[in-house]
Amino acid sequence: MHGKLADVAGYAAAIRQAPPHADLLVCPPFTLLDRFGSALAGSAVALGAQDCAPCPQGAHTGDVSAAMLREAGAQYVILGHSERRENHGETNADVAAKVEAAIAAGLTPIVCAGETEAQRDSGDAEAVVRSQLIHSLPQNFSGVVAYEPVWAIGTGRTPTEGDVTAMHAAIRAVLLRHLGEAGAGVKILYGGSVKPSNAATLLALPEVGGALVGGASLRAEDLLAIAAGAPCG
Ligand SMILES: O=C(COP(=O)(O)O)[C@@H](O)CO
Repeated sequence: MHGKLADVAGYAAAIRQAPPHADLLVCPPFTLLDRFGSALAGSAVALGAQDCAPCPQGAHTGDVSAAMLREAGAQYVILGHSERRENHGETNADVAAKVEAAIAAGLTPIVCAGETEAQRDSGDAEAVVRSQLIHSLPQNFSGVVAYEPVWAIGTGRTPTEGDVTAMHAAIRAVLLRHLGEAGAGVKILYGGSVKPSNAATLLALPEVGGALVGGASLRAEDLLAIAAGAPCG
């Protein structure tokens, strides 16, 4: 919940300069989508939203459907972010319904999963993430998964390289078991306090297919520095 219409043109012009080896996707609040769509037209930067409704249309005051997001220029939608799960009581079943709606409307869902600090401390991190994914991803899932430890979001703290590697390997195993061969093609992003100083290290870890960047993305120059840290190829 950051950003103003007046800032879009400058921000979009800056991120158009992203290095060509990095695939960039910007997911602004709903109110900025259309403006970003125009400002990024003709660039390689993709556009996404931060949530969608589970149903296609109707009397759902305050909700925004996946088809509406498509019309506003979005190709992707983030679903099941921990802030949605926590602040709006979203369950795995709610997330799964939104994923179905997104896929039906032609959007690529980015489904978030991650453990709290208490769950990690009690040794349950992998079990929690495994359960979130199994119950949030429908069997026809095609899209992206983001591992975001809740305790790393906005805190400046990140898991160790070993913990990220272990969790991403566990997620890949879940995807293969749950989705079959299709699970091999699902990109797994890491999110939580990604910044210019740690991006290259995180992005080089096995099974880390990209980053979901929050705070550091608010400054275009920091986002560009993170993109520069993406491995080539
Ligand atoms: O998921 C997010 C990551 O935030 P960081 O600031 O990069 O930790 C973000 O979208 C939370 O609002």
